[in-house]
Amino acid sequence: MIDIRPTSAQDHQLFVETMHAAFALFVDPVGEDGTGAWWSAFEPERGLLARDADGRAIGTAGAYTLELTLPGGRIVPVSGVTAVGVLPSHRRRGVLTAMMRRQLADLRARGEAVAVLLASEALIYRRFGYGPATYTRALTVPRHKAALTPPRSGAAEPAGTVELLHRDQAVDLLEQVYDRHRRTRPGAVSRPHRWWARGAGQPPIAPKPRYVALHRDADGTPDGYASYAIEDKRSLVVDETVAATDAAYTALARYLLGHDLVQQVVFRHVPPDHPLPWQLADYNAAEQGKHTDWLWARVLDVPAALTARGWSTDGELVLDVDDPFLGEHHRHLLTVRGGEASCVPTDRAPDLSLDISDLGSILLGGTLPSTLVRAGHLHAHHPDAPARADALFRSDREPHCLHWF
Ligand SMILES: CC(=O)SCCNC(=O)CCNC(=O)[C@H](O)C(C)(C)COP(=O)(O)OP(=O)(O)OC[C@H]1O[C@@H](n2cnc3c(N)ncnc32)[C@H](O)[C@@H]1OP(=O)(O)O
Repeated sequence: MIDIRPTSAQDHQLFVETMHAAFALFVDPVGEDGTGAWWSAFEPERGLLARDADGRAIGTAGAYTLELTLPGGRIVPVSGVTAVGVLPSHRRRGVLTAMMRRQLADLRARGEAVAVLLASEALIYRRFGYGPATYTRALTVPRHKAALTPPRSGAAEPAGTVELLHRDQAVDLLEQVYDRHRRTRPGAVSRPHRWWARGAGQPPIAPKPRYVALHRDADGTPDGYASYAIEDKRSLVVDETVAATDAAYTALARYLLGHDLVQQVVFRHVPPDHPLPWQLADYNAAEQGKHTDWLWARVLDVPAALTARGWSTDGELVLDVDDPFLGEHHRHLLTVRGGEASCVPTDRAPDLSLDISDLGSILLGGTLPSTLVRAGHLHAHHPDAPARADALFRSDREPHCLHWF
């Protein structure tokens, strides 16, 4: 018999310890309030604790209150599911399934259209309706191949400056620049002030020693940063490069690639569509690290999710969406006119049949419907449906999420 109950602030310690035990980790020796620990932005009132028949805590699931940027720069509230774990002694007995059922009901009750998470393993969450929606990769550039080529368009490079700071001097500026960036990039999530104030997550939010290259535009306004440190005496490792404009990104890349006394520069978390490989004189100079899934999306309310995002092409599509975990089936007519969508129930013949997890994968534009048709996951009811769906769902910018949670 499994009992799932919501947590409150009093359960915080138990929640943190149970979750660490599920991951076979030990709780960091940090201050009493946890400031500076990766988990210190947990929202204790939003957790779930699973208990066995003896009342012993055996599983956890948490949620952060975040915002997600959709294609078209539309911003919606989402829950960032986190800290999911079941004690090794109690696995494969349905504890996670029971927590997911309860959590999805809670998230729907909040009126949110979408939930997101980062999956520790890609085999876990599809059964609960989540699909991979953004992807990321690392680029490693050996210093001896780091020359950048001048823009062939002949465009003058915008004036700007790069200032060197320590992470601790720059936290307020990092927060501002990140917030400006995440509002324009589909797939990006907010980093609420609580994260920066508590030093939660990974660097540069976590207070680890880091240098920060801060970019200012020609007017002196901060519009980009790169947080970095040298590892193994030979690699300059960049935690993240955040830039509101391509010009700021290019200036920061030039600064980092020009660093003396390192053999290579490792850019973590580069969006799949980033032009850096094209900016290097040698197109093959950047070694691509593992291309991996990052943000997973779970559509909780099909019409609300589809009408929330922006669209760049007019069109119509009838979607037959199956949601086996919640035992639901929806057929909706999606109509896009002038960038706005309506989505209403219909009994018209479907263009595409798909699982709710695949709707999560195509929602942000990071995966095209035709790819999932070719993979055998979406069923196209007539030959022109995949191309029409691609034209509609394609995003103005490739979705990308830098945030780890
Ligand atoms: C957002 C995040 O926090 S991601 C972090 C996820 N947590 C971890 O990776 C920590 C270590 N792992 C664990 O704590 C557990 O193994 C969990 C949470 C992944 C799974 O918990 P369980 O209680 O064992 O899951 P549950 O019994 O409900 O399994 C449901 C189904 O998922 C399958 N499943 C569960 N975990 C996995 C996995 N890691 N790989 C493949 N299949 C899995 C089960 O086999 C089961 O399948 P079935 O319905 O066909 O029998």
